[in-house]
Amino acid sequence: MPIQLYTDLAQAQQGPLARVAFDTVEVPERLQQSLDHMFGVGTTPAAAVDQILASVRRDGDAALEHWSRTIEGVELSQFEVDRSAIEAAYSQLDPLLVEALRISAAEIERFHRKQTRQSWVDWSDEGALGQIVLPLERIGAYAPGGTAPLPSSLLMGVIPAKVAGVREIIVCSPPQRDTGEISPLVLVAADIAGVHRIFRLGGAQAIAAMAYGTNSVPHVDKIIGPGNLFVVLAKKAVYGTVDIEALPGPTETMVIADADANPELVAADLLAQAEHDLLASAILLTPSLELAEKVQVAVARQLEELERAEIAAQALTNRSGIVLVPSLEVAFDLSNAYGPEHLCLLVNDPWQYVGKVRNAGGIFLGERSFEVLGDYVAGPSHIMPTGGTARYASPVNVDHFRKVISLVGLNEKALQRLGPVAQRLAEAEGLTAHAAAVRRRLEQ
Ligand SMILES: NC(=O)c1ccc[n+]([C@@H]2O[C@H](COP(=O)([O-])OP(=O)(O)OC[C@H]3O[C@@H](n4cnc5c(N)ncnc54)[C@H](O)[C@@H]3O)[C@@H](O)[C@H]2O)c1
Ligand SMILES: N[C@H](CO)Cc1c[nH]c[nH+]1
Ligand SMILES: [Zn+2]
Repeated sequence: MPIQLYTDLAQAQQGPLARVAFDTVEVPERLQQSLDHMFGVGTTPAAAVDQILASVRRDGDAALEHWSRTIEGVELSQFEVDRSAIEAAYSQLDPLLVEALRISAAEIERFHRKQTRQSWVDWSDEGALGQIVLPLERIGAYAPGGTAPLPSSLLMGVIPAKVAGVREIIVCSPPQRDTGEISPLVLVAADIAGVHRIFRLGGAQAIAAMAYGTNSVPHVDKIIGPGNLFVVLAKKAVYGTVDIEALPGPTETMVIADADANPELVAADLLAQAEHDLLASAILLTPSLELAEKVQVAVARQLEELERAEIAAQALTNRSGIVLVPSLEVAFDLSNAYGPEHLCLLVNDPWQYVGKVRNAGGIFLGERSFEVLGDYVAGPSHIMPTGGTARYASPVNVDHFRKVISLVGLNEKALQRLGPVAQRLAEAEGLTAHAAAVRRRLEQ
C-alpha cells in the first residue's frame, strides 16, 4: 500500500506526525543524487543553499548565470522578461484559461479588501497619539515553477500586496528546462495581478538576487511566496537582510474525518496535495478503522490514475500516513501539536470544531469546502505556513505588506503627568542623560 496505516499512535508520532526542522529534513534519494552531482557528494540542501547565496552576493549576475546553467540547465544572458513576451503569452493560452485566472484574481482581491487597517490619530487634552499605516515600497514575490508552473501562487502572493498599495512588485519564477522561458501561464497571471517586473530565476538564486540585488535585479524590502526546500532555506537565511512573510514550504494537508466521510473524497484530497512535492505530506486522522482501511485502498487505486504518481507516491511514503485515533478529541489535540498548513474537517457539523483549532494555516470545513477550492478560487491566499510554523505565522495577507509608524504628539499637560514617571525610570536605568532631558523641560 502506498500510504501506511498506523493503528499505534506512538508509532505515528515517531513517523508522519513527527516534526522535523527544515534544515535537518531527510533528503529523498532522488534529490540527494542531484545534490551530489551539482555540489559534491554528501552536500546537504542547507550547504548548497549557503553556497548559492554567498556566490550571488559576491558575484551578482555572473553567479545567477552560473546557477541557471548548473541547476536549471538553461543559458541566460537576460533575466528580465520583456513586455512583448508577456503580450505574446496571452496568445498562447486558451481564452477560457485567461478568464479563469481573472476570476481567481477577482475573488482573491475581494477577500483581501476586507483586511482594512487605517492610520489613526487619537486626540485628547494631552495632545495626540497615533499610527501611520504605510505600504512597503518594493516587494519580491516568488512564484514556484520547478516541477509545475504555479500561476495560482503568483496571484495569491501578489494580489494582497497590490491591495496593500505596495509601489513596486517584482516576481521571480524559474525558467522551464525545455524553453528557458517562464511558462506563459505565469506571465499572464503576473500581468493580471499587476506585477511591475518579472525575472526568469528560480530557487535559492532567485531569493538571493531579490535579497542582495544584482545589476539586473533590484533588491527588495520583503520577499514572499512559497517554494520547495531550497526556497524555504534561502528565505530563512536572508531574513534580516530583507523581511519575509513566513516559511511556506512543501505542502501539508491534514484531514480529520469521521466514520461518515466519503473515502473516495478523502483519498482524492490527500493525493491532491501529495502530488506537489517529494517532501509534501498528507495525513489522515480518523477514529474509524473502517474508513481508514477504505481510504488506504482508494489512495492506492486513485494513485495509479495520476500523471504525477511518482512524486505523490514518494510523498505518501516519506511523510504521510493514515492514523487511527481513539476519538475526534485526540485528533484535534494531535493536529494542534502538529500545526498543519491545511486542516480539512470531513466530519459531521464541522463548524462545531472550529473553536478547538489553535494551530493551522487554514481550516476547510466540510466536504463541499475542500482544499483545492482554496488552492485556486475561494479567496484567502493559499500561501500558508508549513513545517509547524502555523504556531506563530499566518497565511499571506494585506498586513504582510504594510508597516506602521508610531505618532507621538503630546503637549505640556502630558509632560507634567508623564514626565516625572519617565524621569524616575530613566534614573533607575542609570541613564542620566535621559533623565536630564525630562528634568530640563519640567524646570522650564
Ligand atoms: N505552503 C504553501 O503555501 C505552498 C503554496 C504553493 C506551493 N507550495 C510548495 O512549493 C513547492 C514548489 O516546488 P517546485 O520544486 O515545483 O518549485 P520551486 O520553484 O519552489 O523550486 C524549483 C527550484 O528549486 C531549485 N532546485 C531544485 N532542485 C535543486 C537542487 N538539487 N539543488 C539546488 N537547487 C535546486 C531550482 O532552482 C528550481 O528552479 C512545492 O513544495 C509545493 O508544495 C507551497
Ligand atoms: N496546495 C498549495 C498550497 O500549499 C497551493 C497550490 C497551488 N496550485 C495548486 N495548489
Ligand atoms: Zn495544492
